Amino acid sequence: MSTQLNVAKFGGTSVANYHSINNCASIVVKNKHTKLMVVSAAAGVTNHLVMLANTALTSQQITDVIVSIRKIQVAILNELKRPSEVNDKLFELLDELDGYARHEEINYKDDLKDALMSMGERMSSLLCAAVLREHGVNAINFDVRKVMRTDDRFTQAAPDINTIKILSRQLLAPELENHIVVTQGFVGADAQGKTTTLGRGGSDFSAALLAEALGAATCEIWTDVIGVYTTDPRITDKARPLPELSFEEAAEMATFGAKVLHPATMEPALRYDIHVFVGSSKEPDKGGTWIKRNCEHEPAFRAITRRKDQVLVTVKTPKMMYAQGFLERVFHIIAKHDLSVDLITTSEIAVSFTLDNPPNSMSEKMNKETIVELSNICEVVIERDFDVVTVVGNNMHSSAGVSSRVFAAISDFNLRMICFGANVHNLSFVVGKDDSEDIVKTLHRALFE
Ligand SMILES: Nc1ncnc2c1ncn2[C@@H]1O[C@H](COP(=O)(O)OP(=O)(O)O)[C@@H](O)[C@H]1O
Ligand SMILES: N[C@@H](CC(=O)OP(=O)(O)O)C(=O)O
Repeated sequence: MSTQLNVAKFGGTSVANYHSINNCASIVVKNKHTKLMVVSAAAGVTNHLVMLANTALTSQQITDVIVSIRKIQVAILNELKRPSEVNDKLFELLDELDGYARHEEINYKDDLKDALMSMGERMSSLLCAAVLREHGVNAINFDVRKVMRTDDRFTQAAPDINTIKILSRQLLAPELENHIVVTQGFVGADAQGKTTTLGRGGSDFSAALLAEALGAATCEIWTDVIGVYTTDPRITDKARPLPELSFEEAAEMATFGAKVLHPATMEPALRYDIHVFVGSSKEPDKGGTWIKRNCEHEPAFRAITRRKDQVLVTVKTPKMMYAQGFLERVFHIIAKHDLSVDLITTSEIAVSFTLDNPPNSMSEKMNKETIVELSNICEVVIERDFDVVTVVGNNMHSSAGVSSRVFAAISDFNLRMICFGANVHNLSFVVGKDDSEDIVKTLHRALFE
């Protein structure tokens, strides 16, 4: 494959309607190294699909949700210059979606949920390829399930990197010789060919995995903001785009709530040294953020992130004499339920940790099951309504004055838990959800304005 290959990923906001998809097509056409376009579902569609997958709805409610999805897709179809090219296929996909949504076991079986959840990307890739062809490009829609091999942990499947590499080189690379290929982010398939998904926001990860598999030089993440900012620009208009970021900083920001990137995106980029660009598909000429191994500057403070909807779990065993092995048992249960714990404080007989509990995610069920099991071995206290605020930077452990500047800025706020990350890139706080926005603004003023 060309060593200059570029993989361009377009998020849900970028493919929300015909006009936005046209902007994406112009971006693809402009860069002769872009051979692979990875797309998400049109904005809003995956949330509708999650609702169908996770909620017990009446037949009429199911119809209403499906009508909302249809409206989004048909609005794009109707603006195409040659709608008849994809009309039948789109309605076939909408029928397939309808079938999953009305399946009597849809709320109980994760494999069915994933088949349903994949429909957003399958429809948007069909429509995006059609728009690209209007730009005079020989574009095809490629079913990513042929190459994106994962395990069978439905709803949050893990990629099988070696198989993805082999399959991509066999089946996808030859298509890139003569076409611009449009494929689905977020979606994969297990060894039996059953549809899987990589977890919410997983299209960035898909793009990076395919970039790695194909030996691409660059991977562009096109979204609705002109790069990765010092903090979420929705929180403060003082946030500013960062020209560069290291892989580690970007991974840390993503893990701790910068929704602009999926947390796993940096893993393939780091392994294969793929430079990742983040920019706005609405304003491609405004530049963006380059994420790479080494940055020119490594400032102590790079950005502030917020992760919402955190549950704080404290587990205690009063039996000091049995304390040995207690942590092991707690973590065995957490691992069994596939939960990742990011923030943790421990004492000999108690452990507090945070669990993610975002709406429209699959984690709520896992959290409940974990808590029931933990209750069998110890006392469990659950506290809700927390957010995690994280300062991301460099050498935060060793630089003099770093923590004092941070703590001085937010001394008036109640911090429920404070954690220096196990690496040198973060300092995190568990705070009440009503305080988190003010804390981010206050920290931003103190560290960046
Ligand atoms: N540090 C940050 N820099 C830029 N955007 C951020 C940051 N933190 C959160 N965001 C949010 O991420 C959003 C883009 O992510 P997302 O909605 O998932 O995009 P897409 O639909 O392109 O995948 C932005 O609109 C912005 O509000
Ligand atoms: N459509 C999926 C996957 C994804 O990554 O979407 P986006 O690129 O719009 O965040 C989701 O909403 O989770």
